[in-house]
Amino acid sequence: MLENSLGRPAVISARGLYRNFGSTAALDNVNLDIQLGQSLAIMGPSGSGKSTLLHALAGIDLPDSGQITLNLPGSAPVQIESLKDKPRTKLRREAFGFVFQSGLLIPELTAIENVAMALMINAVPRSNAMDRAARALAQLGLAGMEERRIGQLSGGQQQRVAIARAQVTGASVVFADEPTGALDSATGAEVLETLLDCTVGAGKSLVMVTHDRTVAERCDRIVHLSDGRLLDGTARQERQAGAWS
Ligand SMILES: Nc1ncnc2c1ncn2[C@@H]1O[C@H](COP(=O)(O)OP(=O)(O)OP(=O)(O)O)[C@@H](O)[C@H]1O
Repeated sequence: MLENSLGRPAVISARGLYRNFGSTAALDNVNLDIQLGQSLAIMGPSGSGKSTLLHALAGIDLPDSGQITLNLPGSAPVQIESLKDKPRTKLRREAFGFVFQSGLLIPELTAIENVAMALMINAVPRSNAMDRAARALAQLGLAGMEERRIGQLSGGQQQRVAIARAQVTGASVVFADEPTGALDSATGAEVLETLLDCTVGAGKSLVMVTHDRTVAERCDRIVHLSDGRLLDGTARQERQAGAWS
């Protein structure tokens, strides 16, 4: 297993992932290490397997074969692919946060209830969950909007609620699928900075699918998928030194 410069194993290590849908190879021998405290962008054309990879890494959908090891600091390594549905769901709720383009917030609930829900499904009592949710919203500039329903918030504000929900549990890894895809470029840039602050800025990891090169280039590392195969990624330091072509 690859280790980072501090000698720690990767927080998520994927080896030999394959996933077929009929005759389509959505993942074709994918190997990938994600370091704690780093951001990774997954790019590639439509249908190249980006969402399939994100879902496999996050334990949402299992690969047909291959191993995904989760190495949280202070915990024994966990083989995500060998977990049954229930412990896999529990692991996802406790260790991971999710920010998708849209659709994951519950429109019938208020902003604060949406965030608190992430804690309550982990058995945190309601009053404690609401306090923590209020603090998370305030940190993201949403103080005063706690009681608004999702439809009463702008697209950027909705994504901030989604970010608050993803990080309020203390998740070590946040997975984001086109988190700025539905936003105008100025709002998208603000949301992206917030997402990076809340994850990498707090020593957590961010794994993000994006079509947008400008968004990807804010990440520490970019990998490209093509027909389910992972092509070499380029680290930000190398790009800044002019190695990116
Ligand atoms: N549940 C499914 N059933 C059948 N085929 C699927 C399923 N999920 C994905 N695929 C196929 O697997 C391939 C990879 O899909 P995936 O959604 O991972 O691509 P993507 O790179 O995320 O695409 P996009 O950028 O358009 O969202 C595609 O050919 C897709 O049609």
